[in-house]
Amino acid sequence: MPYSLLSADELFTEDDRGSAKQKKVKIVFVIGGPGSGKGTQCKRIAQQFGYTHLSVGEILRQEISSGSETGSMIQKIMKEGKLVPSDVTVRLLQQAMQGINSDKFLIDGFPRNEENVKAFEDLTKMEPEFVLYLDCPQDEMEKRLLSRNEGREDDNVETIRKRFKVFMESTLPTIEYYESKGKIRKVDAGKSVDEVFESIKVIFSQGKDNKVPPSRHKCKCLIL
Ligand SMILES: Nc1ncnc2c1ncn2[C@@H]1O[C@H](COP(=O)(O)OP(=O)(O)O)[C@@H](O)[C@H]1O
Ligand SMILES: Nc1ccn([C@@H]2O[C@H](COP(=O)(O)OP(=O)(O)O)[C@@H](O)[C@H]2O)c(=O)n1
Ligand SMILES: [Mg+2]
Repeated sequence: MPYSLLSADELFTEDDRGSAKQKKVKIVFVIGGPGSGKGTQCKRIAQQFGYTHLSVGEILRQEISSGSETGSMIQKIMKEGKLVPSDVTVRLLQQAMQGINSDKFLIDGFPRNEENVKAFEDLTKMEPEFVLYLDCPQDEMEKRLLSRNEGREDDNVETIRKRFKVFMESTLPTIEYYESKGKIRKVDAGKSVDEVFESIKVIFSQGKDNKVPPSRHKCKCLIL
């Protein structure tokens, strides 16, 4: 069944439309293997640089919790370490964005494959400002996931190995795609949380408009 998705124009608020002023929405995608530290670092980035953090994995888990039919379909796919069809993922992501009045989104765990990229580009007509890639050795990611303790059904050795395979086969090509557009900002994510954040800070401090005055340093993490 085709889902109805709103375009970039439709992300404008009523006020913006009324005053004929366009709301320029800035998007940063955060990708990396499972356990590379996306969620951990996104919380810090959101707090320090004033972004709204949206975790696509969390959005999908919320749909599972809602008890909907779509949710049970998502649950089966996630348990197997596979990827949810992009029309479903992008629709839920866009609904989440529309419900938040923010001009800076940090989208964690997206895109995961070329289909995700295409669905996002086709349906929103938006592109990320840049893509943060957390590059982490696989043995370190596995160690982290096995001690994450969030009760996730997909954090077991068997599913973790499948998720690594999906990352190599499906997500790495999206990194190459953004590399060819000069949009990849890669950091060594195998270090301590503080060290990784130091490298990330350099990247986010490069754009002048990314700097948030101290009085506006409030956490906008709506999905933690
Ligand atoms: N740099 C790091 N060093 C050690 N442990 C980390 C680091 N970054 C995150 N962790 C821990 O590893 C686990 C996975 O991190 P998380 O941010 O959930 O990764 P992702 O969202 O990429 O799967 C969590 O338990 C987190 O506390
Ligand atoms: N863009 C996305 C993001 C997540 N997912 C699904 O959600 C699962 C968990 O994603 P996540 O981002 O929370 O996982 P981590 O990389 O944070 O461990 C993935 O293994 C996929 O099954 C997806 O299908 N498409
Ligand atoms: Mg995560």
